[in-house]
Amino acid sequence: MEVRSRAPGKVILSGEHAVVHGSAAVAASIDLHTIVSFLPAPAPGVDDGLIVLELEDIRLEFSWPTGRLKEVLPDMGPAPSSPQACSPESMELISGLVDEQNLPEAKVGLASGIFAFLYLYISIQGFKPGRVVVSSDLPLGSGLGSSASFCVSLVGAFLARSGSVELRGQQNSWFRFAENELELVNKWAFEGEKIIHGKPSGVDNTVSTFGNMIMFRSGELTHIKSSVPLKMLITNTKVPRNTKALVAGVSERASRHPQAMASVFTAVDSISKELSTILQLPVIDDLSITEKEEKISELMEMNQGLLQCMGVSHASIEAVLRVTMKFKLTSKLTGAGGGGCVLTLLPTLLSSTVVDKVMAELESYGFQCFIAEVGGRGLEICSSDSS
Ligand SMILES: Nc1ncnc2c1ncn2[C@@H]1O[C@H](COP(=O)(O)OP(=O)(O)O)[C@@H](O)[C@H]1O
Ligand SMILES: C[C@@](O)(CCOP(=O)(O)O)CC(=O)O
Ligand SMILES: [Mg+2]
Repeated sequence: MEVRSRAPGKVILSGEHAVVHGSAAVAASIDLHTIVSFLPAPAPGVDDGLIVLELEDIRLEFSWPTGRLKEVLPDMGPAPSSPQACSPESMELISGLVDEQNLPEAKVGLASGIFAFLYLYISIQGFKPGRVVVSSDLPLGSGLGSSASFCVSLVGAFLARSGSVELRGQQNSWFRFAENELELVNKWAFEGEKIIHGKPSGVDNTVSTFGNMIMFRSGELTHIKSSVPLKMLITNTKVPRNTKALVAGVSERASRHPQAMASVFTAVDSISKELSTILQLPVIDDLSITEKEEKISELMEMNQGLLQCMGVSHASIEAVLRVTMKFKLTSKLTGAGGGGCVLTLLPTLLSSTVVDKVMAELESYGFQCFIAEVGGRGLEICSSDSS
């Protein structure tokens, strides 16, 4: 039986980085996913005794003989119901197993993802052979939460096969796990994010697991129901960056200037709380929608200013801000910053001609623009007998 899973990426409307330091953040899922297909019982003679990871869009394949994994990692084994952090000893050993794969120079960024894959696979499935095929609609390392959606999707597929969660959906149709099962997925995915990010807040894996829109603060999640559908333009500056390094940079700045940075984080906390309140205010007519969008824009602008204070903006992000400002639109970076993606609120009454003009100007800089559906479903699973 083949198990497939898909988990969405996300945008952060307010609170990135500050959320790592205990402030609230508001985040929503987007309709771009990491898709995992898990085939645990290979045909005899094919992949016999191997754990295989195929990264379909990147056209790379990695494999490990299960015998060798058992030999190198004798203390690890399946414990699907007990999410736990990778021990320092296993860290070193898994790191050696990833190094042996001799990643091409241009793809070394994938090492942490492959590491997380091995840790999650063995922790949930043990040393059973299997083939895992991953594809993604999300640009990797651009602030749209590809790392979290990768971990959530892998964990969903592994748990679905482990017997610790129920495969209750009909064959060939997508279904959602029960709430307590999603909590288990989220805990494991957080352990994967720790491997990729170093010190994640947990907001990305939480919104990818549960979907919709959430406010997140110190591990606590509150579901938000926005009273208006938000239309967001996402501009990918295509400037590569790495979340782990950016998060570490903000922490270093915070240790150099503890009081000033504490005030910045407190200000972000207030912005996220106010944003959450405004998003949920009932709307009566077009005027109240416009007022609401103006307030959201202002809060996004304030958050962007504070992200500049944290040192995570970038010339490419500033270039996007300048273009959208010419059209009286507000933007902020989303995710870790340092390049990556920028979010622009598109007010309901904005004409499509203006949207086309903004996109054309941004694309003339070599940026890539798309409009995202915000606040869709979280992790979903599908099983089939066909393969
Ligand atoms: N589909 C995928 N296949 C393999 N690794 C992935 C995949 N998606 C994400 N990753 C891992 O996550 C890293 C990007 O995570 P990160 O720097 O947090 O950026 P973001 O989460 O914003 O995309 C990649 O370099 C890789 O290690
Ligand atoms: C910067 C941060 O707030 C969000 C990072 O998101 P992304 O990996 O850039 O998509 C880190 C975190 O919350 O774990
Ligand atoms: Mg990430």
